[in-house]
Amino acid sequence: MSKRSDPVLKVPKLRSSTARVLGVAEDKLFPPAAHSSKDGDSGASNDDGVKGRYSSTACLCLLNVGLAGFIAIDYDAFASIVQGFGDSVAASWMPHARSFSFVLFKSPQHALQAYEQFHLAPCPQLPGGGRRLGLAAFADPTVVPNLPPSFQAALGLADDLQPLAAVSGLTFQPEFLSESEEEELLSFIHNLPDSEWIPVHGRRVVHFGASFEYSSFSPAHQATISIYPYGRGIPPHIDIPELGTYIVSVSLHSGCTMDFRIPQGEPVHSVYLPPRSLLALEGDARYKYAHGIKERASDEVNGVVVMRGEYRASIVWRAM
Ligand SMILES: O=C(O)CCC(=O)C(=O)O
Ligand SMILES: [Fe+2]
Repeated sequence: MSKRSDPVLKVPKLRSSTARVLGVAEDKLFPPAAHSSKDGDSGASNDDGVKGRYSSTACLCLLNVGLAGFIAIDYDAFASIVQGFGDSVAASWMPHARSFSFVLFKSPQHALQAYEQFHLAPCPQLPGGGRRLGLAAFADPTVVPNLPPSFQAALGLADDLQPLAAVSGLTFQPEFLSESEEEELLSFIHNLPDSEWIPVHGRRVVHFGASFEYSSFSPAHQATISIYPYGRGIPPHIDIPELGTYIVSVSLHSGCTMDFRIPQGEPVHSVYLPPRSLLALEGDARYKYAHGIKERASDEVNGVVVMRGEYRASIVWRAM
């Protein structure tokens, strides 16, 4: 076959059961190609056949990689498969009790490259030995109900992520940082000398003293940079009162759920913090509620499982 010049995925059709499980009309998953195929596909389809060419998509479905089913795997194995796709991955998602999962790439070209490299390639993380990965294009992740926030953020749809009205004094803003600002901060963080880092219960931190100032946050006089390796968190705590009235933080590289709870009180209020989001605490959120991040491989958000990334970094500013 001659080399294709246009980056369009030609993909096997997902089983109709997958569309049913997702609660999505099949034709939504597979919009017909804008142009006809010259590769001999008729455009006719059956459940396992190839149906012409589809619009390019940045999202691949991992057809045989899921938490359920006869070759079910766990989150760690999923994370390792996703890591194998490299840094062209924008978000990944392993829904609860399903035998498939999704990876959203930074562009349709990245998805195509991953498809060509990994579809039907042996996948050592799958149990039984010698199994191959089954991939398919997933035309439009925006049609999935309860799309995980990491996907929403990656797709630029995060506007309707709600701040926690229940916790007074809590302000949350998704996509506060641009991707290039996030990159700049991460390269600053990764260039800090090893000697600056202090290990603290599974994470590591660098403190900047009262003289530290950052142009956008002039009232803040103290900052802490933390790196949480995959799955790590921080126990519930209220920052000491001496650290001032406001606490402002940003999340970098990966998201996590932060829980807020009035000590001894119920209930727990959780907010998912996607990468590049901003969180500001004052009033009750600052002084009455303890905040913490559970140690776990994934977070459940709106009923779906969102994997944690390889690490999460945060910067917390506090005025003294
Ligand atoms: O990593 C975070 O977002 C929160 C860290 C935190 O609560 C703290 O350093 O006091
Ligand atoms: Fe804190």
